Amino acid sequence: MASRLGVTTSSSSSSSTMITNESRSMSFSSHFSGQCVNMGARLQRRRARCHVVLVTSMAVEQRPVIVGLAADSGCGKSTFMRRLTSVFGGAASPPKGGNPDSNTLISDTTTVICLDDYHSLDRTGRKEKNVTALDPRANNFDLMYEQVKAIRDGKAIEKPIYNHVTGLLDPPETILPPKIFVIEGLHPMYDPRVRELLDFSIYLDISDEVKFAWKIQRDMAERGHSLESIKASIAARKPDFDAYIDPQKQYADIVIQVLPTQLIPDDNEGKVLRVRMIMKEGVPNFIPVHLFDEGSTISWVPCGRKLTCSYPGIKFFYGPDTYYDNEVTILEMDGQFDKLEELIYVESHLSNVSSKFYGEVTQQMLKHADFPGSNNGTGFFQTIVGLKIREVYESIIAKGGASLEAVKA
Ligand SMILES: Nc1ncnc2c1ncn2[C@@H]1O[C@H](COP(=O)(O)OP(=O)(O)OP(=O)(O)O)[C@@H](O)[C@H]1O
Ligand SMILES: O=C(CO)[C@H](O)[C@H](O)COP(=O)(O)O
Repeated sequence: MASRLGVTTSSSSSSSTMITNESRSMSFSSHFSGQCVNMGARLQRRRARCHVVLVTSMAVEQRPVIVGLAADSGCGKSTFMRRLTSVFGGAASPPKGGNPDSNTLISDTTTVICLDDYHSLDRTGRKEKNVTALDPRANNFDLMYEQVKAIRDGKAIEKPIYNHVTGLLDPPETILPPKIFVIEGLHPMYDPRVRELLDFSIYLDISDEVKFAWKIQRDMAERGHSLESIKASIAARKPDFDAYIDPQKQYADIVIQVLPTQLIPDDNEGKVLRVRMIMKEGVPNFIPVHLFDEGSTISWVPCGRKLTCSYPGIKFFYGPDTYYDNEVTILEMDGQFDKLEELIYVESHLSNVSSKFYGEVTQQMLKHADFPGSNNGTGFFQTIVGLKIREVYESIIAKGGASLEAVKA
């Protein structure tokens, strides 16, 4: 079957959905030679489909740049992704005309896939085997690796869909290689083979107290869950979270850590947050942000004439540290902004935020003032990380490191 972009999908995937990026870094000619990947998992036997589409005769200029975003469920991945795609100018939307329950988000530059789509056990299967979705046994890492590699090599894939509405595995959707391919979910850095494919990686590290507050807010207010069921679900996931998800933060190039404030003694409301951006040193194409003076250790209370702060105020910290034996730079913000437009005052004291013009971080924050976390360090640092990803992408392209010729060599 031939698509409008001239990419042909394998014959057995008749129910798959073609997904396109409006502007892509590669142009494809009209020929196809099909290739089935050995999925080697129960899912493959059950569904008996080919899951990689080989695109031949490509006039390829560059391979996609691959970004991994890891976090537990309900920890702000979607919000972060919306901030990231906005940095590139376009809105992200689910595949047009595809499965309405697809987890994929496509914009001009980025395609974001959710790694829940690589669950090998559906909801019933997990219940029968008494495993959580965080357990590697409930996920198909062979397929994840083969498909992320295929995208990195400039090939389209037939990716499964995990349907969160029904709890079932739906027929696959076709994903074409974009400029930037983001894999977000529970395990982007779990499998060493997948980890090796990442050009840049981020871990959202939300402390238990804050995670609990966010989950209550969302699952009670928006999804009608009871307090008891939320507590039970967090407790049931905790051992697997500690075993399989949390350790991935040691591999991340940036960790955004979200903790309760230290500005209010014994705070138990969880509304004011202390957010730390932990940036690894020596990562290719990435220079950490610094405050005032690179390499110094600085504690800064910016409240006063140029920044309005109500109780409990705002405090920044900046300095070098070690994290899992790696040298890192930490930028920390505790507290929240009263007037978002005054953020320009803080931005003007930061260097290496990877903005293209003066005030770009503040502009992005104002644009999405209604997103969760826009008045504190979560939104502020997520926005900066979005600009960093753009810079990583642009510098890989500028150096020619993403040409498919370089990949082959
Ligand atoms: N920075 C933030 N500040 C306050 N609340 C937040 C923040 N980020 C997320 N939340 C809360 O957490 C909820 C989940 O956020 P989001 O949908 O972005 O997470 P997710 O990781 O994509 O979740 P899931 O994987 O379950 O879809 C939001 O509805 C909001 O209530
Ligand atoms: O940890 C999760 C990541 O989003 C989900 O709980 C997992 O994907 C299972 O989804 P569901 O609860 O809808 O069956």
